[in-house]
Amino acid sequence: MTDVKFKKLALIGIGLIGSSIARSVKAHGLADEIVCAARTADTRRIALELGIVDAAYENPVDAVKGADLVILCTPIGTYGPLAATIGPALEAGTILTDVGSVKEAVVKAVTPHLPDYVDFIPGHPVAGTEKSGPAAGFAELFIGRWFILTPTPKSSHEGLEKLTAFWTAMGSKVETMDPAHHDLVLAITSHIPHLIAYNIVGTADDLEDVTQSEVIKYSAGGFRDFTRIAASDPTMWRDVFLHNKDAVLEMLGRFSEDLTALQRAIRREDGDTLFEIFSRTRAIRRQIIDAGQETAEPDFGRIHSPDDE
Ligand SMILES: NC(=O)C1=CN([C@@H]2O[C@H](COP(=O)(O)OP(=O)(O)OC[C@H]3O[C@@H](n4cnc5c(N)ncnc54)[C@H](O)[C@@H]3O)[C@@H](O)[C@H]2O)C=CC1
Ligand SMILES: O=C(O)C(=O)Cc1ccc(O)cc1
Repeated sequence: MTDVKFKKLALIGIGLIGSSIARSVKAHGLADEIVCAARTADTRRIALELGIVDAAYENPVDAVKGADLVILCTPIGTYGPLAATIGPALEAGTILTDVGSVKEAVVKAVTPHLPDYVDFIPGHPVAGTEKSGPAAGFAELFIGRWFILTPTPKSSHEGLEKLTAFWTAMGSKVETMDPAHHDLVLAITSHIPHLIAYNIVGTADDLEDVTQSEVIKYSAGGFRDFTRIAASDPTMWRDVFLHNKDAVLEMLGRFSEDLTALQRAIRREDGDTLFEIFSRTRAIRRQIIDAGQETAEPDFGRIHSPDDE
């Protein structure tokens, strides 16, 4: 069996995902030492007080010294500059990976800054919540969730095996995928749903004849689920859309065509078409539940965190 234990794990960024990794790695004993880099003294203090890291540095170069596993856990737009900063400080054989929600742009931004002896293996945990920051993380976040690895032609086979064992030990189901394919799939399953949520909540907020209080009062239905998604971190999601532009625009084109078909069916009072479309989508929900990916509650595919109301 592949040895899954690392000597020193350096997490660059210790927000929701970085802190969840720290907690899970600690719980499963997957690293002898866990350190992080965080820009603000406040974040470093919280991470240390939570007891999820052994040391916290302002400068990422200090954090990666002697690390055999480095994980980028900041918004995607920071990955290129961060790789340029830490690249020369990484040691031979170190595995560098990330958790970014987009993969092709990450490969393009990071690869040019790395020495040949660094083993870069990009990845994405398909697990999260709308919350941010080190206090929002929890050790169980990755259990039963997919982790997608998108190795580059230079990624080593041993590194891939070790990272697979690492994420499997944290409870994830690991899949390997081409970065462009990843970005297309995630555009429709994750990025566009977030865009729709941002849009619908924004539209409701703009309505002149629906007061703020009515929006809140009647938000017990589907709208409430959209408000959760639309509360997701603006910096993170700005970067997702800027870095997965082509795939999102491609999927958005298809989405708009289908929306127009629904609009037409409503205008023409074409109940058969509406019924046929809604029956097809209901069957998809059934398939997801049967595949064990979701509970039957109408919760918009959410992933619960312990501090939810
Ligand atoms: N939030 C989610 O549900 C998921 C997020 N991801 C990915 O994980 C990454 C991190 O997201 P979260 O942990 O949710 O965000 P977060 O906002 O909770 O944490 C990000 C951390 O990075 C820090 N940061 C920002 N710019 C920095 C810089 N230049 N240098 C050092 N630190 C910097 C922030 O201060 C913050 O502490 C993103 O790339 C995102 O695409 C992946 C799966 C799920
Ligand atoms: O909060 C939710 O429902 C999510 O969808 C979380 C999420 C956000 C971004 C990702 O790349 C993966 C998962």
